[in-house]
Amino acid sequence: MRKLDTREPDFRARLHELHDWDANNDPAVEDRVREILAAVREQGDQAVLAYTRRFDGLDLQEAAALEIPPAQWDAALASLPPSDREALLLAAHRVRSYHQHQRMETWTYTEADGTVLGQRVLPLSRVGIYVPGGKAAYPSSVLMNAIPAQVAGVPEIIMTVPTPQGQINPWVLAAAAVCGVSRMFTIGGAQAVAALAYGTASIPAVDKIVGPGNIYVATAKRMVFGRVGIDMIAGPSEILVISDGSADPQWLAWDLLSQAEHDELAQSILIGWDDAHLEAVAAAVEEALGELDRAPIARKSWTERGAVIRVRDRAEACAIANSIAPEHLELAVADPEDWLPEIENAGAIFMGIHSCEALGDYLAGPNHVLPTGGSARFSSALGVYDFVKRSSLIHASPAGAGTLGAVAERLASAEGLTAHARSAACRSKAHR
Ligand SMILES: NC(=O)c1ccc[n+]([C@@H]2O[C@H](COP(=O)([O-])OP(=O)(O)OC[C@H]3O[C@@H](n4cnc5c(N)ncnc54)[C@H](O)[C@@H]3O)[C@@H](O)[C@H]2O)c1
Ligand SMILES: N[C@H](CO)Cc1c[nH]c[nH+]1
Ligand SMILES: [Zn+2]
Repeated sequence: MRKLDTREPDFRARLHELHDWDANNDPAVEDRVREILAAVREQGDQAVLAYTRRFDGLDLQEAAALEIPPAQWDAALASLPPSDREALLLAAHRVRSYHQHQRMETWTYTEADGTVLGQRVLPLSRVGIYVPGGKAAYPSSVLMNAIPAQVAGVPEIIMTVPTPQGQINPWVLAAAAVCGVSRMFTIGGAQAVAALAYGTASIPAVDKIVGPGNIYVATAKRMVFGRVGIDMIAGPSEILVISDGSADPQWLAWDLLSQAEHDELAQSILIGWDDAHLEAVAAAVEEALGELDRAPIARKSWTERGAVIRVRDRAEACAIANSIAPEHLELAVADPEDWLPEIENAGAIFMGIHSCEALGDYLAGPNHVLPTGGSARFSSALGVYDFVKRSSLIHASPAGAGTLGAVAERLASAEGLTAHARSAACRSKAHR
């Protein structure tokens, strides 16, 4: 873990080094992903089968076996112990309730001359949801991806999830059974993104691909953008904790490790001004590392990408957090509402010492698919609005076309666009 201090002369350079490394722009990864995308585009299912064998150790003989049928999801849901099923259903219910607040409606208004203007909102026809599954299984990501799509009214939700060595997680299947997934394919990585973008004989092409994933998934999504829509860059997880020293160091250690354990490329950062407290948290992290099932992953992440930043005051803490624009920001402070106005860039803000990031990962309600790599400067949490398209509506009345047409004619002439000018002029003349 790196230790930075704003009082040191090389602080700016070291901070830059810490967050300028762009997990979404690694040339070696880009080359590999480009090759995978091209192979799937040209060879379809055969390439998907070959990459699934190579990267997930799953040797399927025919493309039909790539699909996991709904009967299997239902069976998984039925076989969950009742308390587990209740936990899953409670999470689904809370995530659905939250996302219902995000519904977008069609609207219109009528001007004095009878011209009607508006915006029509329709769901996308078919979306692809990527559920990660390489290093851990993510039933929560099934809910977070599918529920907003379902709330938006998307009729076809195509899910992909890698199943390394053919190990299918029953929670993942059960989650799909409760949130409106239409079809599920046992594929992952860049090959899954390619299959959803281009379509193969057995996997349908979609209009938009959403969902989190590792660097291969995030890079593939970025590269197919344009051919299909994507939600955002939701790559390796990140957490930035600002602490005023009021929280138990042990609590904060678990919070920092909760993201480090996702991926060696995940990033956990602690910011504060109380030297003794910062040291206590760092020591608690070292101790807690030994207790993790996924200790090697978390240790690599914390050692190579983690940081403790000692600042002079709250203003410096906020400025640094805003420049990093983390996926998750925890305000582990006594008065989080007072801090909020100073925070500009963060995918999700966890306010106060009781709001640990893990609550947001599973069931607080807001979406856990969030922008990473600094993209919270311009991207937002996955939501219902990612699953709709908006068409502008223009219904000119004769009188409206009369007045607007004359002005449009002048503007078109100024641009030297004759057909535009004539098109507008014939409407305005018709009304005179
Ligand atoms: N930002 C978010 O909203 C969010 C949410 C949940 C999870 N995450 C992140 O999602 C990621 C999940 O990663 P994961 O690895 O567990 O699952 P994953 O499904 O994202 O990736 C697994 C796939 O990566 C591909 N892959 C692995 N190594 C490869 C290689 N060397 N070459 C080519 N392809 C390769 C394989 O195809 C494999 O199927 C983590 O980084 C986690 O932090 C992010
Ligand atoms: N923290 C992840 C987003 O970066 C989401 C998640 C799912 N399960 C556990 N965590
Ligand atoms: Zn998490």
